[in-house]
Amino acid sequence: MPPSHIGILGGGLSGLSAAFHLARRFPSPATRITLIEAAPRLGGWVRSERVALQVHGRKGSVLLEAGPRTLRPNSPAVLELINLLNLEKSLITVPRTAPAAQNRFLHIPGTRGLARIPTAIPSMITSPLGKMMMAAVLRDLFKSSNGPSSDTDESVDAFLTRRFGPKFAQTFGSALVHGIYAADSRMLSVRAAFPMLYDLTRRGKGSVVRGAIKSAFSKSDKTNPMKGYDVGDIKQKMEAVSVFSFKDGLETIVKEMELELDRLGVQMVKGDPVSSFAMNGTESEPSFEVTTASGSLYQFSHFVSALPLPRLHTLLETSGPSRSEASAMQTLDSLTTVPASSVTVVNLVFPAYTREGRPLRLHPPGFGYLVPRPNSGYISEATRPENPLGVLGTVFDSCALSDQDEIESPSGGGPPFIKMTVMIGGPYYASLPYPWNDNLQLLLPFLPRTLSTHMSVELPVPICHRVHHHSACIPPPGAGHLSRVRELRDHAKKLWRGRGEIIGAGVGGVSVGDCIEGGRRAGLEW
Ligand SMILES: C=Cc1c2[nH]c(c1C)Cc1[nH]c(c(CCC(=O)O)c1C)Cc1[nH]c(c(C)c1CCC(=O)O)Cc1[nH]c(c(C)c1C=C)C2
Repeated sequence: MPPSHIGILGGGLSGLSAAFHLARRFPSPATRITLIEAAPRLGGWVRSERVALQVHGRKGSVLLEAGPRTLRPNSPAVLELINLLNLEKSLITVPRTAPAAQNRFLHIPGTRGLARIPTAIPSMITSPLGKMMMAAVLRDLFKSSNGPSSDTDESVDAFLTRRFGPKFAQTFGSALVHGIYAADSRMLSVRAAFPMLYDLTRRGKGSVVRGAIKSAFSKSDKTNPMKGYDVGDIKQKMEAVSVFSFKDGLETIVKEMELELDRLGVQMVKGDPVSSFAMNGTESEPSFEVTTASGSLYQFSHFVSALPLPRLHTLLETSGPSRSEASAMQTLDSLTTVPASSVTVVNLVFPAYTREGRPLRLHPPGFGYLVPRPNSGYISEATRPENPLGVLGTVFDSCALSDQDEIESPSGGGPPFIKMTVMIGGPYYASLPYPWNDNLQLLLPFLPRTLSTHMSVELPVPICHRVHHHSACIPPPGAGHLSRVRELRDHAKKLWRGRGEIIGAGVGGVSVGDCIEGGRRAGLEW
């Protein structure tokens, strides 16, 4: 028998994806689906804004992203969604050969300017970063296995220090973790945050590099990851693509999913947070009663929680947990011990040309740069003169995504605007309440000096800016994450008789692809 009424709690990407796939699998009217979202809009922190601008008397517009901005073509669930929603025509792709794919930089705290991360042998031998990478690779290659027992879950920093040395772990490891989790590499589980790294070590009998060499020559790795996904011909189109987005930004996926859910008869409730949850009915035929802040009451035969884990925890706690719920809550508790990272995202736009038509060059062509953890750490402004604002990195958006922007009668073939996004906070916010938390605009006067130190250039006044603060937006996986997720899923299955599931970034991975994949898998056993 198909489920009679499915409730989806949370309308971020995971909840939307669950609603989309469940509505295709269990069509209306046999199954009703209701999605409940606390915010007045769907999509969580995926938010794209087109801003109209005038530059040197010409009208144009620029597309700015408040959250994630690009996708990688390695997620079959994302490619499938693009195919099913017919979004191919609005794709903007960045080839693997483009500077935005090839050139990545670090700004080493305490220095001036950017250092390119080497990708070719000559720069490995000559540049300081290259020498550090080379030494790290050789160290890992020739060092015998020195791992802890197999059930010990190491931090990313401990793992990289053990295999590649402390300097590499601090410089590259902390920067990588900033760029993905906006978190402290000393707090994250290597197995959960970078499962691939952990797998390579197992293959290489302790060495990542030996594991990578083995993998490259292994036949067993050549299975088709797209098998079972309805990707149409999108996969071929993505063959030489490094990253992609859409003409109107990543929110295109959200808006199109919303239209499709409406067409499929899914009821979408916005701006009305879930306020209580209770399981009732019989042992063999449970049902789930959900009330919202506005007082609406829903009875679901099945449900999917795509709520942030701390929110789910509070909901279960305030709804008076039974004994078995209490053990699920203990696991939820331990899954939320590493607090989710908060990030302030500042979009800055400059004209790409002077009034006289000369191109402005504010940064080298490339993806952008990351700032590793300073020697002085994240502790306080006074003790971290190397990075007083807590900048984690800056993305050179117009290098990859200038096709999103428009200008009337363009002069020359280059992008009309230089747009970049500065990412601030993460682990820096853990130690200090920032003076601009109440008024984000206060941050702006401090940025030009910081950015000119990073990029070694005086920045003109931006013609447009946006500041967004995302509180607790990325849940980083702490020590023991994977086993706790397994434990939580087992508890949930027993507790809710297989009719309630927990998905979302806190249990299934933080990338857009992970969220969409998690939603796709929801309710597969119903
Ligand atoms: C808005 C800030 C975000 C930071 N991390 C994430 C967001 C949305 C999440 C994230 N970023 C990346 C990944 C890996 C994606 C994958 O492997 O498929 C994830 C899960 C990589 C990444 N980092 C930056 C960009 C532009 C990307 C590509 C994906 C995207 O558009 O988000 C830059 C960057 N992100 C953050 C910082 C501090 C930063 C610095 C330059 C935090």
